[in-house]
Amino acid sequence: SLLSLGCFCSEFPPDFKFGVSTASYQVEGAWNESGKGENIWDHLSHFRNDLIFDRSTGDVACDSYHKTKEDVALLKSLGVDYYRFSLSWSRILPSGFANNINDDGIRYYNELIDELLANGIEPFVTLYHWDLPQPLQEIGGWPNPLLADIFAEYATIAFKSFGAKVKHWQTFNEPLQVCHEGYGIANKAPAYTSDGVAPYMCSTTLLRAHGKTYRIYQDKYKSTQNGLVGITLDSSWFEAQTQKDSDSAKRVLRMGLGWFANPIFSESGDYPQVMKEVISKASAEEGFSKSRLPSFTAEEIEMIRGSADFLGLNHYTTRLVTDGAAKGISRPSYYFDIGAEARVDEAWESSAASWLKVVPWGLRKLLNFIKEEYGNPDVVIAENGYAGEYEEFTQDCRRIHYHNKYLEQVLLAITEDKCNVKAYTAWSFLDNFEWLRGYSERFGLIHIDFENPNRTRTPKHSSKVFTNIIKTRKIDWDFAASGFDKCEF
Ligand SMILES: O=S(=O)(O)CCCN1CCN(CCO[C@@H]2O[C@H](CO)[C@@H](O)[C@H](O)[C@H]2O)CC1
Repeated sequence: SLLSLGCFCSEFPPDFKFGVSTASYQVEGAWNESGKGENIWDHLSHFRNDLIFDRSTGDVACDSYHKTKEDVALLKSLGVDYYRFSLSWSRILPSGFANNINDDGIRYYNELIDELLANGIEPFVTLYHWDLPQPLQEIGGWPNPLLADIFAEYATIAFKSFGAKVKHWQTFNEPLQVCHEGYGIANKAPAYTSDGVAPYMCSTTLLRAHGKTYRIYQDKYKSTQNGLVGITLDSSWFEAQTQKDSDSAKRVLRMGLGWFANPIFSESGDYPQVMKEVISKASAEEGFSKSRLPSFTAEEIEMIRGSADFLGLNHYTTRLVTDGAAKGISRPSYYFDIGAEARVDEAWESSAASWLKVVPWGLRKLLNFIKEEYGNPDVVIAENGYAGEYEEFTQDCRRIHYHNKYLEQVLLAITEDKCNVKAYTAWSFLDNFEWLRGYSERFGLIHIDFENPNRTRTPKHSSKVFTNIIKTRKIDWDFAASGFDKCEF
């Protein structure tokens, strides 16, 4: 434990916050209730249901739309400081456009926010967690530059409707997943396969949308609402397999996390230099008349540079990197552009999610990379969690072990390395719809019975340990303090 590492810093700082997180499409259900419009995950789960592992949908999910009081009571009993959730754009603006506001959407989120505040829990709101209104996809989706202004109008309605009560905003959740997996490799809605081309158009629109939104908040709402606006980026840690792979590992980080972090958090702004160079070169080799990576104007670079008050970080796992794109990889493609291979160490502990290996030390490395690369910005760990299967329902020991070990790395990064980490959010509050994996992979501290129309909530052991950590502000290594016997696994 920490003591063995000679670190007597076993307590989290007094102002460090703890929370749990969900996302609208993954928990709300009520997919077509009270005026809500169709979004790209409704569309994919209905018309491309073959892409979903267990042929499920988010039509009902955890039915959270109908369970505000019950869920906030559970959050209260968890003892969290804040609850990170996302707004369903299509519940508020059914067509995506700001000319038609669905009052029920405003009502639903006001009730949730009011209930949270009445229970002393801060709302931590994500404007976009992957659920684009379908009509906007039908005009091209994020590769369409016009979506930058359309998103900014949606964000403005959210600031007007909830900004008196919501003081922590994130514009986007995981833009890399939105663009690369959504438009490049069909691993997320809208499941396009325009690899190496559409994802870069998507990122350019999305970064413009983010920058515009941040500036609107600063110009029109900051003085009266005084909230913070950030963005949540996902990144694994990428460790060089050998010394000769270290340049490659850096490049993977700069073309992954840096793809979105560099334009916002770096001194110079704009896409990372290495990203512009490799894509320009590859595009010329492929016969394109110009680079597949669109460029920002000087004004856009300035608008986007510095456009966040904190960096939200979603981190789950680590990869080992070797130089050179995988043999036979097709091009144009993002992975070809990156020019490196990422693999796991077979010795790493697994989880119910094939991609999620338990590698706690990667988080401390990533937090230090962010500190060095972007000048030690305020970081909120917006997601970190472990995927289990049904049988872990009672003794979810592996989840407790995962959170303890990752929290240990957060503590070391703060106390030993002086990284500005301000909060830690467990993914997830509830078992929920895990995208193309349906309900087969469970991340919740609270178990959901998806076979029961009531979607019964049952706290797992991990929820009791998490509550204990929040209360004592120490990692609960032997869980004994949580009132139940030690987990063995
Ligand atoms: O580094 S590599 O490229 O070699 C392997 C990458 C593995 N990714 C990491 C990010 N993850 C998205 C996480 O996605 C987040 O995490 C939760 C659990 O999945 C989701 O339910 C949330 O909605 C989402 O915000 C998808 C898998």
